Amino acid sequence: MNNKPIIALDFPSEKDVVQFLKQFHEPLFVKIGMELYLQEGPSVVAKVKELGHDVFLDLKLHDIPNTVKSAMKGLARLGVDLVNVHAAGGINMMQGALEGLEAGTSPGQKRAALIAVTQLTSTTEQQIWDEQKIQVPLIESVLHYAKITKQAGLDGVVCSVHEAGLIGEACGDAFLRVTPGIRLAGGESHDQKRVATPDYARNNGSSLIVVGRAITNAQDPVSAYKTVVDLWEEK
Ligand SMILES: O=c1ccn([C@@H]2O[C@H](COP(=O)(O)O)[C@@H](O)[C@H]2O)c(=O)[nH]1
Repeated sequence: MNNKPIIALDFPSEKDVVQFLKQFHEPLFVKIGMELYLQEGPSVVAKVKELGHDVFLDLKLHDIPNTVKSAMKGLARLGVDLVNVHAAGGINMMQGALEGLEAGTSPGQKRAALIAVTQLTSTTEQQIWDEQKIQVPLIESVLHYAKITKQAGLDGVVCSVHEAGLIGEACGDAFLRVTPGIRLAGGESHDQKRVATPDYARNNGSSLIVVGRAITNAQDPVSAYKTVVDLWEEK
């Protein structure tokens, strides 16, 4: 797994993905999420891997432990680099996910890194109070989810840039902080609430950044990607 910015391939079909990826002439780190996977299924993962790219399969599993364990066993066979669950599923569910992933990984194959979503980057503090009835500051909820994720033995979390530094201090630098909600300065936030720029992410504890629409909706996606890489690498 490399540490390039992860491009979110939020497209409706494999055809759109292949057309998008044709513009790039280097191996990338890309994310396949629900929109694409639920339309195209596992074959789109194989296609993107065949084109030479690292893959984060972002399906955010959240179910009873036994179901998540079995699902992860199946996903392990796809040979992706990074997968995830929701930390709200609990410690037993996360341990089940890890067991499934280990059981489904062939001998000699590297196990995918497993991370858990804390609070979605589209969520605000007001929302966790009103809708989830979590009566603590959002940072505390995110930190708590990070700590139980570590306790379950997972490799890291999905969080916003604004919590990444504190999670690094609490859970150690090797514990991954994968941060979506990345925008270029002055860019439209869309439905995201806890956003930051790539250079802010670099300086504030992110291990990996996820960038979708700031690249995929750009007039020149290759040039937008290059800008993100330059800011992320602090050139
Ligand atoms: O908390 C989360 C977890 C996952 N995502 C995913 O990342 C991308 C972000 O796309 P943008 O276009 O850059 O907003 C998207 O695929 C989400 O499903 C997230 O945003 N926040």
